[in-house]
Amino acid sequence: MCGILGLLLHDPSIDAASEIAEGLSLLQHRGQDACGIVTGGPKGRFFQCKANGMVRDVFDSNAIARLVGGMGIGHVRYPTAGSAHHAEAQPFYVNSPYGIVFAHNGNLINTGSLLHFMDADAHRHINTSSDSELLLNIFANELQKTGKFRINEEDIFTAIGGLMAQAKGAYACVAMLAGFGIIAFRDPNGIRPVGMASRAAAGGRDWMFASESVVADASGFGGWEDVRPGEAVIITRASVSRRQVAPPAAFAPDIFEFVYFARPDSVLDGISVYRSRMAMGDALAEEVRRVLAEKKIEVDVVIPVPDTSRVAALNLAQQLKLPYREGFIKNRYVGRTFIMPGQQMRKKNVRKKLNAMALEFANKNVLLVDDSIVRGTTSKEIIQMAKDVGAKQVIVASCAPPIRFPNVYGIDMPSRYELVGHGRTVEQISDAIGADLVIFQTLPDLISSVRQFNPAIASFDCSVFTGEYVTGGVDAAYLDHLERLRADNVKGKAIVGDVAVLEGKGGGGARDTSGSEGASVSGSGGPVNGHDDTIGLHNTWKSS
Ligand SMILES: O=P(O)(O)OC[C@H]1O[C@H](OP(=O)(O)OP(=O)(O)O)[C@H](O)[C@@H]1O
Ligand SMILES: NC(=O)CC[C@H](N)C(=O)O
Ligand SMILES: [Mg+2]
Repeated sequence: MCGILGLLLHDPSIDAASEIAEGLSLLQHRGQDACGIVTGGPKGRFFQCKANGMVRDVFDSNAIARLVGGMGIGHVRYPTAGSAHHAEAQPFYVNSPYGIVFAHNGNLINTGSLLHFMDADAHRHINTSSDSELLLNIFANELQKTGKFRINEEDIFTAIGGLMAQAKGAYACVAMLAGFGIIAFRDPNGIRPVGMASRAAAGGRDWMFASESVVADASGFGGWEDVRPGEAVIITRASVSRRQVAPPAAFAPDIFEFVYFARPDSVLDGISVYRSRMAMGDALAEEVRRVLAEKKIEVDVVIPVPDTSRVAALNLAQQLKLPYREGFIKNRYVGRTFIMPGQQMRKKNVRKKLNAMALEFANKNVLLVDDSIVRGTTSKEIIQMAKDVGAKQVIVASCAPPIRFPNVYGIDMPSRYELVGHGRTVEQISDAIGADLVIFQTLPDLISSVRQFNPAIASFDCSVFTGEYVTGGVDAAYLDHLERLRADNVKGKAIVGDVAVLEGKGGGGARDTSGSEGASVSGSGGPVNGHDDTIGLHNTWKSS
């Protein structure tokens, strides 16, 4: 669930990089593995810095000072395709046609046929196993078709329409064309979020695209509007143009953005994430009341599992007229565990991140509230921690229903066998995580908790609960492939250049899949983290 950002300042002499870095730090919760910024400066030149790591580590003042130009795009990455290799950090760049820089949130589901097309028909080289690099090349190929010396907005809309006719899956994207402007577009089902906002500047307006509205709020941008599903928006210093470029399709934003991913202070598709989480707590309280009465269990205290469940847990406690206590204290320097790569790291970090205070647990029946139980990593650890400090009974309530199916749209849960809810009844899930009882929100209650704030949205992507995938094209064979490619036990073994063929047969031509690290670097300075991974940009590598 990466974060994307685009910024165009009206005055090209003001550098955009520091604001982009600040904005990316507000999107850090969407991706902790890698981050990058590319700015567009004088003479249409691009300046780039990207590396594995958190925003605050990659973008020190030296790195920012070398990112020249009044427009740019940025990305924070949580890998859901390819590997976590630094060569797949975004934004990506292609020099032809026109010079394009590109950042993507989401995941494609037809990479196999797209790779084959790239190879056999478009003759474009894809240098990593990232689906985002592939998507950029689809875009470049569509722009190339104009054959023009200079393109205009019409050409760009046509190209994005062409891309949407080919790319299947989830994609919220921002792009920048050299010397031209910034662009955003969103897949026809609007699965991943992206919106736009502006603010007054001397002689005109500054414009921003971002995954979440919190970035606009914090940077003094107003008038937040979502990019509509199947829509493309082009912003230059002279104009803002919007166009529906794909035929209408079912709007289905991912409900998991509201459950877990987005910040509570963001508003996505007209819905306050905060309000939706409060409503989840209210609705879950009713289910908890019913089940506790049926089982004749009395609860002494409600304890949230920090951070995301706090909002819902407070409402739940209020509804049930039970005390709400912060029994787990979070180490604020440890990031989100769910989006960390690898089960070992996730497991270790739950203990590093949360500490149970005995005085809130000893001799009590505690009701732990979490937003979701996915692999069960968090709940298994914290239930044990609660018991270790003397809890009598540990009941867990989840704001989301059991997660039983893989996500294929930009959340890294590719294997059903890693999901504690897959193939298990509620009682079996409870046993697996060591709880005395688990209570799940029902799916209709989850949907209405979110939808009540924007009834115009007819449906949400709920595939992780239902196994129904709104884009089509996801069948048992696809899920088997995905599992073989990306399950925890195989991930990380992929080499750069090892293309993620999920269908059909990619490869051939001149492609070298032997693990070449590819790409020579032009530009100044040495590599970040000791690696070179870009072509032809003014790299603003940190000197070490
Ligand atoms: O069942 P699991 O596989 O453990 O996944 C679910 C847990 O992971 C997330 O927390 P995380 O620590 O990532 O982020 P948070 O601090 O925002 O709650 C989520 O909020 C749940 O607590
Ligand atoms: N979580 C995401 O949006 C990831 C984007 C892209 N699929 C990648 O792996 O880089
Ligand atoms: Mg959590």
